[in-house]
Amino acid sequence: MKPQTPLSLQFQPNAFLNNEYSVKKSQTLKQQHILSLFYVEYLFLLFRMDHILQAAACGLLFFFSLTGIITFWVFRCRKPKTTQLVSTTAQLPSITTVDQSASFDPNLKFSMTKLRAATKNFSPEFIIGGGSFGTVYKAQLSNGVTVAIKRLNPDAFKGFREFWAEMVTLGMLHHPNIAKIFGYCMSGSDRLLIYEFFQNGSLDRWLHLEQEQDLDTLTLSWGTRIQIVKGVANGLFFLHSLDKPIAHQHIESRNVFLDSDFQAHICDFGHARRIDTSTSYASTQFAGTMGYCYMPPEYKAGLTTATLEADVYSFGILMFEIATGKRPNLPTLLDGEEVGIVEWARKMLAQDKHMQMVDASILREGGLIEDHVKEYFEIAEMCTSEIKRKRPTMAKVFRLLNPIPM
Ligand SMILES: Nc1ncnc2c1ncn2[C@@H]1O[C@H](COP(=O)(O)OP(=O)(O)OP(=O)(O)O)[C@@H](O)[C@H]1O
Repeated sequence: MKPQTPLSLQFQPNAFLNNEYSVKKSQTLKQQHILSLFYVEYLFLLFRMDHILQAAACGLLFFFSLTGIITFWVFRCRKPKTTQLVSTTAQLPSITTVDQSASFDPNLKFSMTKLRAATKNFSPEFIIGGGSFGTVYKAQLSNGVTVAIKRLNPDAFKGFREFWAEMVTLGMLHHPNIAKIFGYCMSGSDRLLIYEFFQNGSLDRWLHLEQEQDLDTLTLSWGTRIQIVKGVANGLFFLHSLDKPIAHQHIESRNVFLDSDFQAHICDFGHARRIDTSTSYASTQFAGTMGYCYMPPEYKAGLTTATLEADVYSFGILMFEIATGKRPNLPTLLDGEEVGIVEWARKMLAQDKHMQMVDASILREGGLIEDHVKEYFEIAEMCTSEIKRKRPTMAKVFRLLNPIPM
């Protein structure tokens, strides 16, 4: 018999989530016990019969044994029906132990012990944020490098899928506008992703939240906003022009991080999909978690496949958000009517009111060149076209943005 790895050392995601091993094992033992009792009783009866009956009974016994053996093998060889946890960027690797860590950077080594020490056992004082999948900690490693550690909720079924999707996608990508992932660490049910730390946090925070607290010190200049837009465009252009293009599927201001020089870095690749270039869309289904206001009309109409054009649409919304400072999820009052950000922008641009669209805090700065503002909004308008194929590629967007100075 093949030696079995102890169950406690095997890491099979579905069993790990459902605790189905122990239930299955006890059921099999019970069935084996009933079957052996049946055979003992049958042999006992056989002894007490005459020759003709004995021959018939032997035939029956042979028939049932053969059927039993065949059924047993059919069931054994059949693949168990399980839910596919990662069907997108990669298959789940088979992990033979529950403790694992890896670094994508040769200069950095991780272990759960070291990360626990760096965060004083994940003490609340190190928390810098939290999302739907877990808590984010800021920590300094022993070599002085500051990192952001995303600790996924241990009970988050979806978090597990995100965990692998992020690692597999981000671990392979190297670009100045794509957030770096340094590595990951798993121990028992603890799953950590280790990212480069971004001094200025998320773009969303700069555009909206803290503006309310301190208007003057936390305003992004027009030049900085253009730099951010160009950075995101460059990152998306890179993703879309890979041999196997990647659709990010979650472009929004919360998923753009700013370093100490306000350079933009795209993060959150948990929903990213590889696109099949022969069909121009991903064969796997779009995860459906995109923020509603960044979602293109075709998704709202029911399209469920991930496309590059959807990223372009979300990018266009982000461009409006960055220049106007408006939250894209909130309606705007226009001629006494509440309208969404795209409709509002379209109507304003049709009336040549592009300067009135710009965030008031930028206008206070002065020195804005009207032609550049107009060009900027025209690009955003093209990206947010209702018709998918009328949207420009990210390569074209990048080219069009180039003449606008920072
Ligand atoms: N690499 C990082 N550098 C600096 N701050 C970070 C970093 N990663 C996350 N944060 C902080 O943690 C917060 C939560 O980040 P996280 O990516 O978990 O959630 P989210 O994107 O806001 O939500 P969700 O995961 O639901 O999409 C961010 O808003 C930011 O303030």
